[in-house]
Amino acid sequence: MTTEASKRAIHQSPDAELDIFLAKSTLGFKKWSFLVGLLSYSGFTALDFFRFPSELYSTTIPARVLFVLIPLCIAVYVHWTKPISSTRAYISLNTTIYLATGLVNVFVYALARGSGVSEFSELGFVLIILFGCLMISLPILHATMVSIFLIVVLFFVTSLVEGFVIAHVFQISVYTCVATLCLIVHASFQRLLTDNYNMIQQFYGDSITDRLTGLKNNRYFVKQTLHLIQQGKVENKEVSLVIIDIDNFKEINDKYGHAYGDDCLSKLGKTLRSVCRREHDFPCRFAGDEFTIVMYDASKQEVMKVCQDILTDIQLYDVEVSIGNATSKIDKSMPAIVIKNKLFEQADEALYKAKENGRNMVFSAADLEG
Ligand SMILES: Nc1nc2c(ncn2[C@@H]2O[C@H](COP(=O)(O)OP(=O)(O)OP(=O)(O)O)[C@@H](O)[C@H]2O)c(=O)[nH]1
Repeated sequence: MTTEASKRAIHQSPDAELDIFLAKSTLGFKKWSFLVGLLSYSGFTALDFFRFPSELYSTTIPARVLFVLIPLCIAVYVHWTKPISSTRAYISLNTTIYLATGLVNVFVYALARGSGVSEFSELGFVLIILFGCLMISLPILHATMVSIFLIVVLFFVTSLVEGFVIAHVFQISVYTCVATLCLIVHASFQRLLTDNYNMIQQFYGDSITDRLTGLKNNRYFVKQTLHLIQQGKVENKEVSLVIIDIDNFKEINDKYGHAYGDDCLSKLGKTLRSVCRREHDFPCRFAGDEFTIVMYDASKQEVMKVCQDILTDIQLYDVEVSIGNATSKIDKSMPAIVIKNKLFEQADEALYKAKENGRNMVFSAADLEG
């Protein structure tokens, strides 16, 4: 994995899981609509054998296969076997299919009418517009632009082949009405999905955030630490854990009151946020007056610098803390959860030593071993 890609992977997860969840929740609809589209268009293509003479279907069938059936096969394959990758790739594929299907239909129409074949069903174009406009994986703007483009092209081609008659204006108006109705349904559906997405995001954000300090909570800490350890195993990088605990916090609460205690916790949260300057270091409020910082691929000096900065900065608020830290040994055979528990145990032991030795200081698990 490249550095950029790994940075993105670290940064995205676990929040990226939400996007995947939402993509998955509409996947069933997309999978089946493309499969039904493929099967019905295959039948539609086969009909050319019966309604067109051979010199015509020898052109229309290859055009339908090349520009519609093959892209539809790709869409079915992608949606059934490799559902979650790049949203942009999906949009390009789906837009291409809608555009190609519409243009091939206009081409076949022009060919049939130009050759004097009158048996051309207008329903085909209506169905294509319906399908394209209702394709919920297509952004509304793409769906609208392609619909307008196809209707305009059809209007010009029809007028070119048959001359301009008022019946064409009526025909185009019908297509426009169908497209407008479908686009309204499409827009409402997308609005609903977006509202749901925002609501889920808000609930998810609340569930991983500590309300008092605004830092991430214990739940996020566990999830993200496991993710970083897993990433570290792949990239041979170490993960460090810093545990910070306010000294004699019970006394502070008892002496100055709970509100004052809350204020100390908020200030510590602020301090931790300000000392985490590297992109992937993240502070959490673990529980009560205990906080953590997880650092990815940090040197011993970088970890110690963060610890020292906390000791210095927090004194500005008349609060003292004790700190323990530890760094994971890279062991690819060990499950991430075991590494995480061990890391926590070691950092906690170092914290205990700091408390035992008089508080307001930092201890490293590595120093205890030595
Ligand atoms: N104000 C306030 N106090 C809290 C909160 N959560 C936990 N506490 C208090 O934090 C205190 C934690 O104290 P302890 O961890 O037992 O010990 P300590 O007094 O900090 O002593 P050492 O850790 O040994 O230095 C308890 O009195 C809890 O009631 C909170 O959200 N707000």
